[in-house]
Amino acid sequence: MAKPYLPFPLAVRPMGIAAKLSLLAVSTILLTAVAIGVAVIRTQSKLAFDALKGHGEAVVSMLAQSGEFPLYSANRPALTQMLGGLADNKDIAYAAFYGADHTLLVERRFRSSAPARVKPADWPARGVSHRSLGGDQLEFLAVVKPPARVPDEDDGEAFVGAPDDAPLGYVQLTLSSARAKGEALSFINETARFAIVVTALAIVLTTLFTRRLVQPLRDLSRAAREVAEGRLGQTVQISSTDELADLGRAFQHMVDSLGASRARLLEYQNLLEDRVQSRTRELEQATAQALDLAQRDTLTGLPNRAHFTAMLEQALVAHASSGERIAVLFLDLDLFKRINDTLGHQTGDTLLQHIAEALRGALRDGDLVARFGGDEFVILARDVRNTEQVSGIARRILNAFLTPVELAGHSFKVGFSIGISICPDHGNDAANLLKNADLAMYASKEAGRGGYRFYTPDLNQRAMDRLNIENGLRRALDNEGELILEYQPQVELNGGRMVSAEALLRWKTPEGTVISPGRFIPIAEETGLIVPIGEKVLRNACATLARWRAAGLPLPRIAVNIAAPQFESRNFGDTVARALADYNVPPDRLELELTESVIVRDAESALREMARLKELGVSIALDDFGTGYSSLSYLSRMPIDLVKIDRAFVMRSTDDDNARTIVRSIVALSHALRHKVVAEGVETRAQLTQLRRAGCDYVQGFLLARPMSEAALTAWLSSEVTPAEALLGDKANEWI
Ligand SMILES: Nc1nc2c(ncn2[C@@H]2O[C@H](COP(=O)(O)O[C@H]3[C@@H](O)[C@H](n4cnc5c(=O)[nH]c(N)nc54)O[C@@H]3COP(=O)(O)O)[C@@H](O)[C@H]2O)c(=O)[nH]1
Repeated sequence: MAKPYLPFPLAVRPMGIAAKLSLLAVSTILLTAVAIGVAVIRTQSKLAFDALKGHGEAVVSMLAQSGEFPLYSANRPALTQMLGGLADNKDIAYAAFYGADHTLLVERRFRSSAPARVKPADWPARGVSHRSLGGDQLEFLAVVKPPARVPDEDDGEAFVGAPDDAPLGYVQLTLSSARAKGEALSFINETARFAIVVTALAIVLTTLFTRRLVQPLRDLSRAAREVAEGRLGQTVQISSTDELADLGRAFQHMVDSLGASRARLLEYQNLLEDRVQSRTRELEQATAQALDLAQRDTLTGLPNRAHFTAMLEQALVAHASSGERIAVLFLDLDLFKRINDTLGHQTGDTLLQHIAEALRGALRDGDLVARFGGDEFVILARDVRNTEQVSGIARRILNAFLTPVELAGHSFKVGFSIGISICPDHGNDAANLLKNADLAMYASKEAGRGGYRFYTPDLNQRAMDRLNIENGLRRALDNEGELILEYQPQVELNGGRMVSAEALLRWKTPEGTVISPGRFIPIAEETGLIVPIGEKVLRNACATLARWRAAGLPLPRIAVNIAAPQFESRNFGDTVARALADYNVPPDRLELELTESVIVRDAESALREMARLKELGVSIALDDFGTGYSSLSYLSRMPIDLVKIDRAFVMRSTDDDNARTIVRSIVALSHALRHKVVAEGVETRAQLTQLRRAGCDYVQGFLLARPMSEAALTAWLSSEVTPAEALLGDKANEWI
């Protein structure tokens, strides 16, 4: 990230360009002024000195020349007069004439200062010499030579011959430089004053100029600071026409570009932010949806197992501190599998949605219902006081489904088996409470559907028993003599002739316990063990039939129950064909009893499989007819030979008009479709009468014969008149 622009604090602010330029200019001006001043002073001093020197030399030369005759003639008054003539000269401080032997002849003092003593060596041999005496005085010494012509006393001019070089005398002249210095000083002063004025003016002008020069830079600097602080709406006005104006324009262009870039950047940023926000929203929604999906059952919208378990665990944590009791109700829909199988999954799904809605409506605020999958629903009831209250909840749920549900043209009586566990009585953790409620539900189902039951510790034993049955069945499969068949005759209603024997499986454990198929067949179906067990039954039944055939016993057919998982198992047709072939049983002697659920679960493939079985030549009976929900259109398409009326209708046919009507309708419908009809579970003569009136073809039931061993049936078949013939033969017709 860029550092914010921070101008120098005032205290440490360095010198600005204007100050620097001003300082430079002022220094230059001052230096120049000083240099010029020094030069002027030196020049002026020199000029003054030179002038004084020239003046002194001129005066001393003039004295030397003028003094030739007076010295020659030793005319002191003349010399004195000559010196007196110097009085007007302000620079002369002292003047004197000396004789050739350096003796002072005449002197004149013009100032108070004492003249300097001249040593003989100081005198020049010829001409003029000068020297500075210190202070303000300059001394000139000149030799006075003898004149080349001297005046004649008569005509005033006489020649005395060529003068020799011996001096006539000497002149000493002392000049004071005070006046010259004063004048020079006064000149310097004036010059200095002028220079100061000019310098000051120069400084002022320079400063003003510098300021004016630097102003655009200041403007630029201020604008740059504003830009650095993010204010890009700057307009830089540079009034000059030089490079700074170019710089200003370039800067303005840069600021404009920067502004445009920033505007674009802001636009992108806003766009990006919008996108990020919308993506974030989408992500949040997707996450919430995913979370919701992860917690919900998609079909009903109810919480799923994971969510329910989490909520139960939360409630259990709360229970630990509050002590409130919590109930778990495990609901299993009675006969849902049959509805699903016979009417298809779509109808089953619609029913489950309907149930979910109804369950929601039946619950108290704060209670929770979840679907664990299939037809299992679980309820969490918080803050329950006692078992009576929980019973009330269970009853309310059962009552909510008293009215049949109308679906796909069918009316369903929905019933639940409910198992209940309560915290802390039946467990303190979610896993145990759910397991115990499940066990209670199974117990409730076993006790008769449509009720509820609380968990009791003995249910664990039951669960163990179920497990034992499963393990025992696995063992029994390999153990000869444990799984055995009994046979129950099916006879003609008219005459009692035996037409078939239904093979019914019995399990006798090595300990001698006989376990009913009603108990172990459902467990075998749930665990898939029914497939190998069913094959064993099929093969044993074929073996028995083969033996009876070999014995020449008059048995047209043998009937074998086929469970849904068996019918749907791979290569079921091959299994049947192999059994027939292995025991040399003609196919038309084998009857397979299939329930409606087997046939209508996946109607088309079931019809194909049935067609394949029919091709083998076996007979097919539709077992428990009337209890499922198979459609009549399928009934007409099914390649069946026989319809078995369920025991429940037969039982009620004597005292229930509806049941009687159903029985008659089934018989009429089956005959119309050219199917024979067998009624199962016939226990009374009255039922026989009703079945005869309905036109039923065959009957099966305890009244005629109970399921019996192979040996017993062999004996039964061998008898001259079977009990059934005795009951239904011509002689018996009178009482029927
Ligand atoms: N898949 C297979 N299912 C089988 C096999 N063996 C039997 N089962 C099925 O088990 C259920 C119970 O059978 P079971 O206890 O043998 O009962 C059968 C008869 O004993 C009973 N029955 C016959 N007549 C009467 C009667 O007059 N009253 C009365 N209360 N019960 C009677 O009915 C059962 C036969 O029913 P169904 O099969 O519908 O004809 C039962 O569902 C058997 O199907 C097997 O090997 N495989």
